[in-house]
Amino acid sequence: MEEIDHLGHERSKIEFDVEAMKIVWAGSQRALEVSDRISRLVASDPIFRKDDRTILSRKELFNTTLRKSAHAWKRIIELRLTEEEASRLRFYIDQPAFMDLHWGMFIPAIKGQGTEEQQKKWLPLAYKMQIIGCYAQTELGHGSNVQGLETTATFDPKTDEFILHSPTLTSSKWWPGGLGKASTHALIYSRLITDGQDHGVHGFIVQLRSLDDHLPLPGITIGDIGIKFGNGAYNSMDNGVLRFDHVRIPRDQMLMRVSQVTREGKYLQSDVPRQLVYGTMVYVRQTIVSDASCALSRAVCIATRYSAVRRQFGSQDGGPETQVIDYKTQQNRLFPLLASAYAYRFVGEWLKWLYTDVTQRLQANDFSTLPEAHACTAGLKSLTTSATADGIEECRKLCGGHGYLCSSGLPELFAVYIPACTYEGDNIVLLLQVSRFLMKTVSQLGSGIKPVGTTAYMGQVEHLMQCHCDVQRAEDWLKPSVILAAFQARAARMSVACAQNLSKFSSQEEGFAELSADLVEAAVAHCQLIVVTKYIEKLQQAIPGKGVKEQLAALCNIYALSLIHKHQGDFLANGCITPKQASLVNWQLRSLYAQVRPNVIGLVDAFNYTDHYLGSILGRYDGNVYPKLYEEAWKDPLNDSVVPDGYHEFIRPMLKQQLRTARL
Ligand SMILES: CC/C=C\C/C=C\C/C=C\C/C=C\C/C=C\CCCC(=O)SCCNC(=O)CCNC(=O)[C@H](O)C(C)(C)COP(=O)(O)OP(=O)(O)OC[C@H]1O[C@@H](n2cnc3c(N)ncnc32)[C@H](O)[C@@H]1OP(=O)(O)O
Ligand SMILES: Cc1cc2nc3c(=O)[nH]c(=O)nc-3n(C[C@H](O)[C@H](O)[C@H](O)COP(=O)(O)OP(=O)(O)OC[C@H]3O[C@@H](n4cnc5c(N)ncnc54)[C@H](O)[C@@H]3O)c2cc1C
Repeated sequence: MEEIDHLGHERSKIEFDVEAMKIVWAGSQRALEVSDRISRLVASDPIFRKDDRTILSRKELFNTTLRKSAHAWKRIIELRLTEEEASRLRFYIDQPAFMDLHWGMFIPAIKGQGTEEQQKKWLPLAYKMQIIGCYAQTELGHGSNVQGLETTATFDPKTDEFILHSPTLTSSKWWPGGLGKASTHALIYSRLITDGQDHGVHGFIVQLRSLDDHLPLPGITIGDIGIKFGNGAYNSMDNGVLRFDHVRIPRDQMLMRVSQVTREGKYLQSDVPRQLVYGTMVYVRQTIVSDASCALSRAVCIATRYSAVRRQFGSQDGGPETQVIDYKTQQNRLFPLLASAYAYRFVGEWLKWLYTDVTQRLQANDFSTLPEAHACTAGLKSLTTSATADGIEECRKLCGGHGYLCSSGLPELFAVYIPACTYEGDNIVLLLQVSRFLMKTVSQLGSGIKPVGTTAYMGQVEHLMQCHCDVQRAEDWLKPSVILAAFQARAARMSVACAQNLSKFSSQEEGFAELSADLVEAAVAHCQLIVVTKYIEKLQQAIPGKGVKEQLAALCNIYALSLIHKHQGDFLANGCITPKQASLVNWQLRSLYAQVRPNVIGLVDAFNYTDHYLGSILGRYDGNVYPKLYEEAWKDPLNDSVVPDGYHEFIRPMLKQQLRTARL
């Protein structure tokens, strides 16, 4: 029987080349081919099914994680998948697992902080999965404050070993993914002590479990920290707890690229900046920005397709009711999220370039761009994950009641995504890092040090402090130069205001503490400027395909103008725009919504997500929502029996008792 495309009418209205847009979203024709092939491979393999995840017990869920990871590894070997293909495989399997930390943090940390010799020894074992590693930094007592970690690694010159020890309860390692049950090894961040002196936090490779029977090695206490938020969701991950009781490891298991301990126990610091110990976090924060565009686009795809299927009110003469996507309020909530998904995609691409560039420079001992890379990765990780977490929840609400069903895919997506606002750096703590960087930049203005990179706009601070926005008609808001000028003026004015207020305090530290809320807002303004700038730069490139660039330009304008609307307090209070210009933003936004409305199904189809990956009845490609929701309900284990278990024990006696009371 031929399948009916319930969204066919929508698809017939699309005014641009969806296939060409798929290439833009994927990054290249080749990336699209890889993504498409691997997503179908995963969707067609029953071992990778995920429709039962929310009803499995924790043990069953973890067992599926192990099965899926082992099967994925088998497929990687059998099909000789490249690193890129293997990473796509992990992405489409879509189940948080110890493998993420092994490939995503353990290996990068050894690459970034190990000497050549250490890399030669450990990387082949890790690449072949002969050892499984995790990244164990956070402790029960300290996560954000890395310098406050308490685990100690004391050098014993007699045996040429470090002694790893957990001196307090709060020094227990707590949270590392993969640590609880799967890892054989860990990168342990602990205080280095030589000759009674504390040299601060350093990384050590430590074997935790036997490679023969997986039992913890002597002196090691290890387990899972317990169930986390939401059904299924992040509970497939074995976040762990670990304590050391005087565990000895050879000296050459301290990662020694940044600093070394000699055979005699002498501590040597190389020319490499200490902050490189934090390098793995910079790498992962960069990947998290691209991940944000994936998570947000997934929620938006579900909410957009469903909003086109769902009808409510507005029927005239017995005709069909209004598609909820045609309500302006629905568009005003949904389309900026669609635009944000594209914006984060492009800023993620740029951040990847920035990270590659800084890595190449570091290899040549050029550390000049490290502060900017840290500020950009920290700030953009914070901005995009916060907006994505809020955006997923907004998409759930956009789907009305059915969005609350697990079969909509949205509750699980929300539950699995929200810790991104916390892990790899709490979002507020990271924004405070950005504001430190901004305050330093402002303090150097006029000193002859020219701001570069993402702070180059500060070089025109005098102009930005007094310029006026050049908008008279709503269409003027479509000019990239006008948008950029408004965002630059807002960011510069907020940073300068903070710097001026900071100077009123007797110490920088006191000022930072008192003004931290304002500093965070200034950091957000700077990060939003980066996203807008990188999107506008993307549009300056050649983008083939009928109508593709026009749609991307409309989304760019929606992204920027919806931010001006949302943060109009900032723009107005700082005198960057007038109240009249703020109201023209709304006029222009409404016109942009009308422009993209016929194309929104095409814009979400361009993500090229399979129904398996979306995991949502509401977001099905064919829009066949109601029969499938109805069918799905009957699969719930509660419907296995018509009369529920427990009827005779609880319901019946209650009913009978009421009967007796009523008769009395
Ligand atoms: C088949 C499978 C295939 C593939 C898998 C592939 C990929 C998967 C990818 C990834 C996996 C993704 C997700 C997994 C999910 C979860 C993982 C979660 C892991 C974690 O959470 S790990 C723990 C993370 N912890 C944190 O982020 C802690 C946050 N805190 C900090 O970073 C710091 O302590 C701090 C920055 C807040 C403060 O540090 P400090 O007190 O030492 O520093 P100061 O504020 O005094 O600053 C001093 C100086 O240093 C600069 N600085 C700080 N940090 C950095 C940095 N990272 N890089 C460079 N410079 C840095 C700072 O700016 C100051 O400079 P200044 O010039 O002196 O001002
Ligand atoms: C799902 C998940 C997976 C994780 N995986 C790993 C892992 O693999 N390896 C690992 O090592 N760790 C991991 N972590 C730990 C994670 O990195 C930390 O939880 C995170 O860095 C936040 O630190 P914290 O818990 O100490 O938060 P806290 O710092 O205690 O934050 C609590 C509150 O205090 C605020 N706050 C803290 N400091 C300041 C400040 N200076 N100014 C203003 N406000 C402040 C925060 O904004 C927050 O609101 C994981 C965590 C989660 C949730």
